[in-house]
Amino acid sequence: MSVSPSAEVRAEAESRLAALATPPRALGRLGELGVRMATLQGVVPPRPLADPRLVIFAGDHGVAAHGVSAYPPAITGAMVRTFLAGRAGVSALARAHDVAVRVLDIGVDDDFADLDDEVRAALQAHKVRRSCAPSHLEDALTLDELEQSLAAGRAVAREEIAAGADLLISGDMGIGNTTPAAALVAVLCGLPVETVVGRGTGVDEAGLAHKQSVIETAIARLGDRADSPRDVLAALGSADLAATVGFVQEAAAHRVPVLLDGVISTACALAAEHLSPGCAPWFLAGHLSPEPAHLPALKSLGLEPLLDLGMRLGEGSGAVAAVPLVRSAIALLREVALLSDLLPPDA
Ligand SMILES: Cc1cc2ncn([C@H]3O[C@H](COP(=O)(O)O)[C@@H](O)[C@H]3O)c2cc1C
Ligand SMILES: O=C(O)c1cccnc1
Repeated sequence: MSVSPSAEVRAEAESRLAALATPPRALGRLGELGVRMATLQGVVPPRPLADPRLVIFAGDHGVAAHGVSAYPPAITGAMVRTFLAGRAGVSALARAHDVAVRVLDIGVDDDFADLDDEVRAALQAHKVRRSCAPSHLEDALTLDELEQSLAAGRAVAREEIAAGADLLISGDMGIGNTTPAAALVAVLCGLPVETVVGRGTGVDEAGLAHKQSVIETAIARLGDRADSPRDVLAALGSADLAATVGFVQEAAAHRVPVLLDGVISTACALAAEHLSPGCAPWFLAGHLSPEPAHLPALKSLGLEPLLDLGMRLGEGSGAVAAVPLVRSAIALLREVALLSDLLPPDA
């Protein structure tokens, strides 16, 4: 259960923004973001970000063996090793912006036997299974696996919060994962598949048409279970996506703001809101991905993305790129003088 952010703190933060030594609304959306952070933290002015943390939930997808991605599934495990080496796209951004990175193998089709025992144990501490079933042929997960995945994500959020996280970011790694993301958005927003299916890593025209038909078949298999968010997530999702759902759900329940990334992260946030309504006020949108499912998912959550840079990487990269904006917004609300302090009382 998520508690709503305080309306009183929001009003207080809005008053402070209006009283700053700037013309009205001159800080635009940065001003609004500062108000949002104050509201979510429950304090005016907001505290500087002390410990933003990214968790990358990695997993493979049965559909990836069926022509929905421009890349082979073996890339998932290879990229997990790249995160561990600090050499992925998001690794560079996270170093630049002081964001801690943790990568977890929730459902990668790899046993990582080559890794050092300690590294491997940490990586697989919350592993649910290897890959998942192709959702156009059978449910991706059993309901037991779904519960295990949700619980894994919730446990990870609690671990990160107990360790001091004051902003949580979820990252994704899993070849084929734009397929379940689009499927979830289509069902949860009630949109035709052709309006939400995208090229992901860059499938060609024929690949796109095939991806659409895979998603349509998977949704047709759902039948009358489309009204149950748990069934939707088990049938169309995956262990790594369900863990992400649990992660953002638990962050909201603990009143820790979540900065969302691209289409995968946002599809999971949408599923979290359907599973436990009231999470969405704790979410912020880092950026807008060109994947067509992203915008409707953000709109359905009532979120406006901070950045629109054409990024379509995933990994949490678009959210991490937006962290400096969050820091800027907080600094403005904390450090700018009040107009009333500038002038003598009788001016
Ligand atoms: C080298 C490489 C690094 C990535 N980092 C994130 N993704 C992203 O792209 C994939 C989703 O796109 P699709 O559904 O088309 O497979 C996921 O692995 C996602 O994390 C990557 C993909 C590749 C190839
Ligand atoms: O929107 C995203 O995050 C995204 C888009 C394409 C591929 N991987 C991730």
